[in-house]
Amino acid sequence: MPLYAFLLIGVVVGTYGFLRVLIWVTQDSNEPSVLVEGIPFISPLICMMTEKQNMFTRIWQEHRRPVYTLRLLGKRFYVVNSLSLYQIIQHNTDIISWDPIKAHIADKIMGRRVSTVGSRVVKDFGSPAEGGTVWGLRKTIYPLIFQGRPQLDELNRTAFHAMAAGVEDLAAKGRTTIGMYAWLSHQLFVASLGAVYGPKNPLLRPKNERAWGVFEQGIVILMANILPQISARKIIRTREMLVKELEEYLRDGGQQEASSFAQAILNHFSQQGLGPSDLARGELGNIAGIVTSTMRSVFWLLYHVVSDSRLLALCRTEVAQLARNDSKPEEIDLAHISTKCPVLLAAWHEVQRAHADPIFSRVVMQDFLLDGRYLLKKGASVLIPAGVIHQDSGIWGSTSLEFDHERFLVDGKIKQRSSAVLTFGAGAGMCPGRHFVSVEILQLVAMLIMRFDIQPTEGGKWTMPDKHLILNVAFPTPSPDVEVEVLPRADPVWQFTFTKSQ
Ligand code: HEM
Repeated sequence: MPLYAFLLIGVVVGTYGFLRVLIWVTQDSNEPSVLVEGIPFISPLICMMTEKQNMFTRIWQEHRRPVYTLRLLGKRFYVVNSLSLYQIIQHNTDIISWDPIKAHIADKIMGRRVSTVGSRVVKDFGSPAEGGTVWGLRKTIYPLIFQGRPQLDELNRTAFHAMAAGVEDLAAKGRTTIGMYAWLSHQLFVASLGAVYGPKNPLLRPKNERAWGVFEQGIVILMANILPQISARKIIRTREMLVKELEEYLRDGGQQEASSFAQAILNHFSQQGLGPSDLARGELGNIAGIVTSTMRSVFWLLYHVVSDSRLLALCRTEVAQLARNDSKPEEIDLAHISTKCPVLLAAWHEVQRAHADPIFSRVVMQDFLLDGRYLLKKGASVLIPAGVIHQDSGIWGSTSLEFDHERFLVDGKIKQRSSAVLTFGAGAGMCPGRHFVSVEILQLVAMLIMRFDIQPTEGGKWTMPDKHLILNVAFPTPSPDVEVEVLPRADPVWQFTFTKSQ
């Protein structure tokens, strides 16, 4: 072997050894043990970007560690795989905090052209401290859309009307073929944003819906913040166009026709001195929270219901029982969909367990001994990949990798919600939109299964598509889309309404 080859091998081995030693001397023995794969400091980043959420489930399957450290250049991540450790974290939100992450997301998604007041609000955004921005939202505004509140029905009713119109348009075509994900995601996009922001919401225009798709794909690039002026030029241009459209909507008073939930949020921020430009930037972040996971989640529920003839029959029977007991026996009242259809609801819970994979991200604000055992150092980040907990056979048994809606049923009734389903988070920061989105998705699936027979065009056989994962989105995108034939059912031709849930 020539000398230069020996030298090269020496340099490579020496560098590798040096990096391993560097990790060893800079890691406290009480911290969670370091997981080294490939090139120290470099490989974890490459794996995160390429494998996304799968990286964490793969490592869990190979190593089964409740918590470990990943070392990146200038950064350490503690990855928490255990439900009990996650629950301790949820009880110590002042120390292991979501705040800096939220502020970072708000800052990077909104862009820097916010006013001084806007910058202050962004900085304060994550802080749940009494009297702060988030405190006010959590105390008085988010509860507006909790179960039993009229504002929740208001949102769900508006969404219902938009989706029912979409279903009727589809039925009017007779036997037809659609891309299931493309059709569903458009319905949820229009219904959710129409319900929250009202009919004048500029994102309802087809041109802006397309622009949203470009912006949404780029959110993760904006968050990475590596030379954004080069890496995210098109995304930034698109964002500025959308901000302008939202600003116009606000200046023209479009929000006066928005839901009372959206009006309460906008008033809350206006009272803190934010003008239309800052508000428009803020709403871009909110819109991401409202639609990104929602648009994807409905696909997986419909897929499982229509691809399993037994489950489909059970769901149809219980949805038919929502039919009105009066002069309109063929009209189904969807206001009770989330309380009176246990099988469909169980399937939705199982979809959350089997498909949702949000990664919770936190920052350690001061040194902390997690569970009295693991030292978490100030400034480090904590990642909790919920997908690992969702697949943990220690929690879900030997069928943890299978789809089985019955795990959420007991004697035909829905079981109490499991604290190990983390699709919507947990504790004080748990998603306030979970009731809205659940009813929305159940309604759309109920309307579709009652109005149509749905079959795959591809050889008539259902094949689960691959999952395209996006780091900042809880549900994967099906890839490729599943093409289906939809055939309107007759006898009866079911109609739908949405009265009052309580
Ligand atoms: C399937 C759809 C959705 C999923 C999976 C989802 C998931 C989540 C999760 C996991 C969190 C907590 C994140 C963390 O702890 O790090 C969260 C927070 C939040 N979500 Fe959702 N969400 C969805 C839809 C919505 C909708 C439709 C709305 C509004 C109508 C909404 C509004 C919010 C808000 C405002 C927060 C912050 C709560 C706080 O800081 O107290 N989400 N969401």
